Amino acid sequence: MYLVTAEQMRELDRRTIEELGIPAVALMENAGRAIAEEVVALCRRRGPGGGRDRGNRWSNGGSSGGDGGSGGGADGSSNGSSNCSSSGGNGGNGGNGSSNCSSSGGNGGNGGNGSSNCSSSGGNGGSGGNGSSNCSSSGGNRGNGGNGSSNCSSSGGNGGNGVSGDAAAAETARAHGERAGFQVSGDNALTLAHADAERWFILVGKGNNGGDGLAAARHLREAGIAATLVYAVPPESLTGVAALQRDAAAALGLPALQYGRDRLDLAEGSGIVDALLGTGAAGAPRGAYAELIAAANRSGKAIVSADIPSGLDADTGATHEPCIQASVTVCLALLKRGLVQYPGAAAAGRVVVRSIGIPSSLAGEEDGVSAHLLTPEVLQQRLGVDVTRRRSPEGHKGTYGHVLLAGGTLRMSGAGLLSARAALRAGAGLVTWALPQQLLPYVAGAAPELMLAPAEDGGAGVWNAATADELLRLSGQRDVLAIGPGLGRFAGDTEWLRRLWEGTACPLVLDADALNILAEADYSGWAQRKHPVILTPHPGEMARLAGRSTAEVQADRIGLALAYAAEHQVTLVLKGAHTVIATSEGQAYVNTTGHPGMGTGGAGDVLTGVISGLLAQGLNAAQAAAFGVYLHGEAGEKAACERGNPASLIAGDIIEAL
Ligand SMILES: NC(=O)C1=CN([C@@H]2O[C@H](COP(=O)(O)OP(=O)(O)OC[C@H]3O[C@@H](n4cnc5c(N)ncnc54)[C@H](O)[C@@H]3O)[C@@H](O)[C@H]2O)[C@@H](O)CC1
Ligand SMILES: Nc1ncnc2c1ncn2[C@@H]1O[C@H](COP(=O)(O)OP(=O)(O)O)[C@@H](O)[C@H]1O
Ligand SMILES: [K+]
Repeated sequence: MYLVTAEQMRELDRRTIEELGIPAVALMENAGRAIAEEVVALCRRRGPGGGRDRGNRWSNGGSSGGDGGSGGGADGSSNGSSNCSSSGGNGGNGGNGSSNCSSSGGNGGNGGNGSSNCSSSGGNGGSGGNGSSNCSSSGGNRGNGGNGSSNCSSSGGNGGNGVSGDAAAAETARAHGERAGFQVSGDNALTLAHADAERWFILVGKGNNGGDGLAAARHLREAGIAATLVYAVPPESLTGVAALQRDAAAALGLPALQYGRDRLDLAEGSGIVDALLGTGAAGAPRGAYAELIAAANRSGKAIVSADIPSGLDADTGATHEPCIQASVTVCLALLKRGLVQYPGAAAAGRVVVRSIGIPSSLAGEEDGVSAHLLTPEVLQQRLGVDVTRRRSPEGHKGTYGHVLLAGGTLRMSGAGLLSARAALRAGAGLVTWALPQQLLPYVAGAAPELMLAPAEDGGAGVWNAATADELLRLSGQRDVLAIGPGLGRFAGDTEWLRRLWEGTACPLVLDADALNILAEADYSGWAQRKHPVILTPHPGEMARLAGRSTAEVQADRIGLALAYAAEHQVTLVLKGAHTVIATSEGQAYVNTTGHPGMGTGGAGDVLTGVISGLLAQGLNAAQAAAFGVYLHGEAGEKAACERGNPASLIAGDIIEAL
C-alpha cells in the first residue's frame, strides 16, 4: 500500500482529472459516498445511541476491562491482519483480511470478510462474515457464522444473534428460498435499521474537503440519517466543485447552519463528520476552524474524518493545536503518510482507505511514490521476501549462514545474550558471540546453542581498541557482523569501529553504542564499504546521528529517515511505534506490527539479532531490515497476548514468540 504526501496526492489528482479525463466532481461524489458508507458502518457497529468508538486500525489493540481493539475497516479497501485481545471487555471488530481475536469475560469480536479466528470465554461469541471463520465460545452466547465455511462451537451458552452485513443477506436468501429466481435487495452499504435515531452534523470547510462532506451529507440523507450542514465560512465563499456540492445539498433541502451566525450545539447530534480541512490545509487551524474542531472534540460524539483529521499535518503525522480526535478516518484514494505516524495515527482512530476513482497504479509509475505501508504483500511482491521462511529439505546449518555478534560487557551482558539468541531464532545456522573474556564464566551455558569467542579484555570485563584485530579475523569466516548491544564506550572506540567498518567484507549491523560512536565520528570520511550497513537507532540515537533533537526526529520520521539513508548510503531502521525502514535507494517502509508492551529494556537488542539472523540467511539489507522489523513486531504482539497483561512483557518473551 502506497503512502503519499499531500503534494504527491495533488499531482495524482491532477493527472487523473487532466490525463484520464475523469471529472473532479465525480471523484468528490465517490469520496462523499465512501464517507457516508463508513458513517453507516460505524452506526451499525455501535448500535443506536452508541458511544464514541475510538478504535485504532493501526495499533493492534489489547485491553483489559474495556473495549478490545478494532480490526480492519468495514470493507475491501482496508484489508489487513489484526490481532486483538481483550479481557473483561468487548472483543474487537475484525475487518477484511485475517483477524485473530480472543476475549475472555466479554463479547467476542465480529469477524469481517476473510478468515477470522475468534475465541471468547464467558462472553458472547462474535459474528463471522464472509470467508472462513472459526469461532469458539464457552460459557457465553455463540456467534453467527456468515457466508463461506464457518466453524462455531459453544459450550454452556445460548445460540446468539447479531446478524450483520452479508450474513444478513444470506439469512434473507434462506428465508425466501422457496422463491429463488426472483430476489430484490437494496443498497446494503447505505441501509441502517435504526437510521431515524441518528442525527449527524457535517462540519464543512471552504475547500474540496468541505465538498466531500457536502456529498457525504446527501448520501447520509439517502440512508435515512438526518444530516445538518455546519459551514465554517459563509457558504457563498465556496468555489469550484465544492460550490456544486453546496448547491446540490441546498436543492435537496438539507438543513444548514453557519458557524458564528446560527445557534449550534454539537452535543445534540449523534455523530460528526469532520470535513473542515484536508490535504490543502496550511499550518494550525485558524478562527472558526479551530473553534469547531475544539467543540467537536469536546462534544464526546463519534467523529468521522474526511481524508485526514482536521488539524493533522498530512505529511508528517504531527498534530496542530487543535486537531480532531477521530473515531474513523476515511482516507481517500491513497494512504497519507501522516496517518501512519504518531501522534497522527492516534488522532485518526481507525483508518479506512477508500478508492474514489484515482488509479493507484499512477502512484507506482516512474518518479512515483517512495513510501509504503509494510504489509505481507509489500514484503513479498515489492521486496521479494519469502515470508514463509521456507527451509530447504536438504539444507544444513551451513546453508543458513553464520552471524558474528560483538557486544556485551560485564555490566550489560544480557544485551549481547538477547541479540545472539534472537539471531538463532531468526533462523541463522550458526551464531558466534564475541565478548570480553571476563564474561565467559557467567554466560557459558546460558544459551547452549551459541558459540562464544572471548576477546582479551585485560581482566576488566569491557571492550578495548585492541580487540579489532581479533574481530576482523573472526569476521573473515562469518556472513554478517553485528556490533553494539551492551558494547559500552571505551578509549579508542572510534578508530576501533572505523577499522571494522573498513575492514570487514560482510554486511554490518550497528546498534546501541556502536551508533553513539558513529554519531561522534565524521564517518563520511571513512572508506566506502562494498557491503551494506544497517543502522538501527531509536529516536534518541537517531537524534545524535542526525545532530537534531529527539522532538525534531519524531516530528517527521519518514522524511528524516529517507534523507539520512540516502545521504549516508545506509539502510536505516528508525525504531519506535510504527518503525520506519529507509533504504539507501530512497524507499521507505512503515511497519505497523508491534505492541506498546515492547517498550522494555532489551527489545531493541532482540531486533538487532533478528535482522542479523536474516542477513546471514542471504536476505539483502532492505529485505532483512523490513522483514526483521515486521517479524519482531509480530512476535511482540504474540508475546503480549500470551502474557495476558502486556505490561509484563520482557524482551526474552519476544525471542520465545519468534
Ligand atoms: N480532485 C481533488 O482535488 C479531490 C480532492 N478531494 C478532497 O479535497 C481535499 C483537498 O482539498 P483542498 O485542496 O481544496 O484543500 P482543503 O479542503 O484541505 O482546504 C483548503 C482551504 O481551507 C482553508 N485553510 C487552509 N489552511 C487553513 C488553516 N490552517 N486554518 C483555516 N483555514 C485553512 C483555505 O481557505 C483553503 O482554501 C482532500 O483532502 C480531499 O478531502 C477529494 O474530493 C477527491 C478529489
Ligand atoms: N509502543 C511501541 N509499539 C511498537 N513497538 C515498540 C513500541 N515501543 C517500543 N517498541 C519497539 O521495541 C524496540 C525497543 O528498542 P530500543 O529502544 O532500542 O530498546 P533497547 O535499547 O532497550 O533494546 C524497538 O524495536 C521498538 O520499535
Ligand atoms: K478532514
